[in-house]
Amino acid sequence: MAVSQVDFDIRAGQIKALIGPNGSGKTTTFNLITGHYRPDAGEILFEGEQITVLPPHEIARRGIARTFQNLELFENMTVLENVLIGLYLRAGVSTLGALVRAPSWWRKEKAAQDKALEILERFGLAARAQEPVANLPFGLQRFVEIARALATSPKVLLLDEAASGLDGREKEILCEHILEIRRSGVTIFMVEHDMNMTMNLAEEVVVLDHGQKIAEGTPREIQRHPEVIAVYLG
Ligand SMILES: Nc1ncnc2c1ncn2[C@@H]1O[C@H](COP(=O)(O)OP(=O)(O)OP(=O)(O)O)[C@@H](O)[C@H]1O
Repeated sequence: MAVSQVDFDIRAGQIKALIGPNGSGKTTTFNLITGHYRPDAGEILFEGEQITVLPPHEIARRGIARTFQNLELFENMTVLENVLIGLYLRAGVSTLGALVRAPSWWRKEKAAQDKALEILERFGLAARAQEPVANLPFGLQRFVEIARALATSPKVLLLDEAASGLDGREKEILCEHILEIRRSGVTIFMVEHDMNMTMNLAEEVVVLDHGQKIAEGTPREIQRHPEVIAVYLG
């Protein structure tokens, strides 16, 4: 079993981290929350409601967005189009309206483009909106992925190792963005191997090992936890 008997809460408005050695089940936990995997047992509640068996797009619609450990951008699309994909989740455009290019479609498309550019601007990426996303350096592609997730207007943002592959300066920028996103009212749940970042940003940390939760607490408590030190931090 990749994950077993794992139980924790994420409070609205907090930044919470999920850490643990390679293969301990962090990404699997994300995949369970976002509906990419279905658990054999147990339940996942969001705002008091069962989301355990909902498909990924339904979970996204309810307000849980994510980024992926290995970028999952649409490489043959532009930066703008990638972010528009996130916006279409809530745009309310009918397939027929889009096919016939109805006036209502043009209005909504223009509004979506403006909104996408506004989100890209927050990441300093508006000037590159029309470039194929694959042209951007890796660090900027990560920010496009976060922008796409934010375009769905999430209540919760799941970040799977958002700092991996970033240099020191890019990590600083990422931290500023994470704090800004939280200030805007979005709850953050992040898998992160960078311990400086985790301990600086997170208010609470859950630690997995071999698919089991071995500790949960404040960064200070986690850093002093003997089992966590033995299997991971040490
Ligand atoms: N689709 C799958 N089929 C079989 N085993 C899997 C699958 N996905 C993950 N696993 C296994 O489940 C365990 C947990 O994997 P997971 O990717 O969740 O770990 P992780 O903590 O995210 O690791 P990392 O830090 O390396 O990303 C690992 O032993 C992994 O090999």
